[in-house]
Amino acid sequence: MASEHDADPLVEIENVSKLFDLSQGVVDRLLGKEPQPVRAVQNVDLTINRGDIMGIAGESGCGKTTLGKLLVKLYDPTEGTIRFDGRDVTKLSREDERVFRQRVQMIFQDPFESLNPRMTVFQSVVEPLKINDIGDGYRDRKEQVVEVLNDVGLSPAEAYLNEFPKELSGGERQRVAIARALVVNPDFVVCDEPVSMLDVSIRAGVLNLMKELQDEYGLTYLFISHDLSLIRYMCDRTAIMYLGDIIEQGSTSDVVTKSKHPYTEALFDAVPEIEPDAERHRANVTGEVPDPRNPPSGCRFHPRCAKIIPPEDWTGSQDAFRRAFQFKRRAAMDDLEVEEIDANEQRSAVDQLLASGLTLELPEEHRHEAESKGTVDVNALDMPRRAENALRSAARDLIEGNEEDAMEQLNREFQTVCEQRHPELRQSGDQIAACHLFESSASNPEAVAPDASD
Ligand SMILES: Nc1ncnc2c1ncn2[C@@H]1O[C@H](COP(=O)(O)OP(=O)(O)OP(=O)(O)O)[C@@H](O)[C@H]1O
Repeated sequence: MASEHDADPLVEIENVSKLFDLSQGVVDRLLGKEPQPVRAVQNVDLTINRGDIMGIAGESGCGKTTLGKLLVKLYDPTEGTIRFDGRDVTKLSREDERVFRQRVQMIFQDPFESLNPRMTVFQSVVEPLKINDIGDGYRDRKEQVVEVLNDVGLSPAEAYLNEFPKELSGGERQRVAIARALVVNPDFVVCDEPVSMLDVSIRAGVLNLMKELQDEYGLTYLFISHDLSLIRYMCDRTAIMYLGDIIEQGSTSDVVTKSKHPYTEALFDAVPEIEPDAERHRANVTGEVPDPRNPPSGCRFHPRCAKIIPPEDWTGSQDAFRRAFQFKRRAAMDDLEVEEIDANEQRSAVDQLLASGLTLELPEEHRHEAESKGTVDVNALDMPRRAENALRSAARDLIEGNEEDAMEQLNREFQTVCEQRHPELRQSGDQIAACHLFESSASNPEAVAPDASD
């Protein structure tokens, strides 16, 4: 692992975005809606140093695979620059591109899909040598194939040469895929969920092998995984992605133990410490990952964040603000249970709507003590009088069908910087994070890459 002092960048990603233009669906066309591109990767900055294992983590759909494919040039960026060993990969000559395709390899999640079922192990592994014109004839190439198969633990290699993928176990197939990537002696390997399709019992063996091969072949890795235990075990540095953004990065130990971003904290809180089978804590986040075609304003994580920032003049608790803000969001999405109001109940309609609308849909371990069965005791919340009055008045409007008045009131009363402004990436020592909470505490407030789109 390269230390801070001998940091030697191999891959430099600067302000890179990748948008996928989706053709309109029939319904959208009929409604005359503009097609919205998917912002799979958004203004990403990342440097990977020679000899490091960089991890990319985040929930499904956050753009990890797209970023990996950009780095091996399976996609071109819509914006921004990717430099490999100092050279812009979109401006390579034909010969430089050939060399790039040899030096940079990718290992995919599913070895069944990445290996041609009609090719033997020998044919699969020798193919990259032929394509790259490496080796001096059949005998020399066969020697190289045998050597790499032995290196990846398929030994004696001769026993595997004539096998087809379907005759191999999942672990053996992934080892063939690794051999196919390594036979051309690359410098940089992108590993996209390389063990997630494998039986749990053999994952550690494959990961340890990959670590050994890193030394032996002098590799730099990018490890993409949603599995944070794997990230913690394998990676020197880690970047966390959310809806196409890198929201935090730094040394893995800092990112795990001194998370600056509430999303990172929630992700790692949900990982069991030692026992992989121990009961998992679930994260203190509300809702699902939003549609990347229509990402939230400000900080993209704010609609789910446990630490959403109240306005400066807020006199109640942060928890109360979080609830009032969620009430506002639910009102905007027409998601409050106005229809469920029971006219026969003793409590007024407004009380009923507040009691259900101020609950947070959270895993049990994060629930407020005054919360049960989808309702909360509003009196037990530290809600300022003025805010409660605004909520009551908005609830009345909603019950009477005056959505516009309700939203005007809620929008005026429950404002947060998290919704209004995209946080800039700030650096503190070696750690970088994009969170308004971190903005005020960062010792080096030099903006790294403000998002120009918001
Ligand atoms: N070729 C494509 N065309 C259109 N949209 C795409 C394409 N590839 C990815 N996307 C979209 O881009 C976003 C990011 O996808 P990506 O596969 O990079 O995420 P991921 O974090 O790797 O997820 P997973 O772990 O599920 O593979 C998703 O919304 C996805 O639907």
